[in-house]
Amino acid sequence: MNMAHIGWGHLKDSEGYGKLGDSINDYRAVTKEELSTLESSTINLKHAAHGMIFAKKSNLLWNLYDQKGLVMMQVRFDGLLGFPGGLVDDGEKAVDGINREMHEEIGLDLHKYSFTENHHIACYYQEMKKMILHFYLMEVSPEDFATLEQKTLSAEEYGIETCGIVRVPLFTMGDGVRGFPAFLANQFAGNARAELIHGLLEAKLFSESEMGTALKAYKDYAESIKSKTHL
Ligand SMILES: O=c1[nH]cnc2c1ncn2[C@H]1C[C@H](O)[C@@H](COP(=O)(O)OP(=O)(O)O)O1
Repeated sequence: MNMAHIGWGHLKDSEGYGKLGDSINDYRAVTKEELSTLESSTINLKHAAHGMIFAKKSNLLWNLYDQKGLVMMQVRFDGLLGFPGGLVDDGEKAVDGINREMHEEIGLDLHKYSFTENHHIACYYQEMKKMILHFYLMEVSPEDFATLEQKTLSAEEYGIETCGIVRVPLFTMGDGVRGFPAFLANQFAGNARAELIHGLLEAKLFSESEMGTALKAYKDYAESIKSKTHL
């Protein structure tokens, strides 16, 4: 739809949910019990649902780097990295919202793959925005993962909400930074970086100790590039 005549004003309510300035400390993990309490006490609670699709596949890249699996993220319309998913419509269940968004954004064939409550691994609460972020995790075979990637190009929202699908590099190169730690230094929407870390541990693609090493490398790297510009 050409919305030039409407202008951006009509998006102001939902646009505010994704604006820059989010800090990771703004997101607090909540249990299902806490969620029920919040739902009964907080009016106008908004929900969003995002999902990590992954496959386990051990692959020695260039005969050097152990890439333990495939993880799908996307470059979003706003230039940030995130998982496919989005805002849950009023009256819609989070699980229905994620399936709808997955179909719109990456063309997921819901007859073959659909997210269920069993794929739900976490809820986070952003108090200022009164928003609950639901996070889902789904494993597919490496072959199906590659097919899903191809299908993203013909998804309804490709080129609109989704600017491209990316595979997360899950290895670290010889300098200890390039690869996964450098990937973490990108800008992420909402708490997608924390969700990625959580998803990789939950999927057992990283051990706690491997993640600890990668996070230290990422933090040192992020600190070192803070004052540098590349233009
Ligand atoms: O991948 C994500 N993980 C956690 N939070 C995310 C992620 N992507 C976006 N967000 C945040 C940003 C916004 O506050 C909301 C709604 O996001 P969005 O996906 O942009 O919603 P619509 O597609 O516009 O419905 O979640």
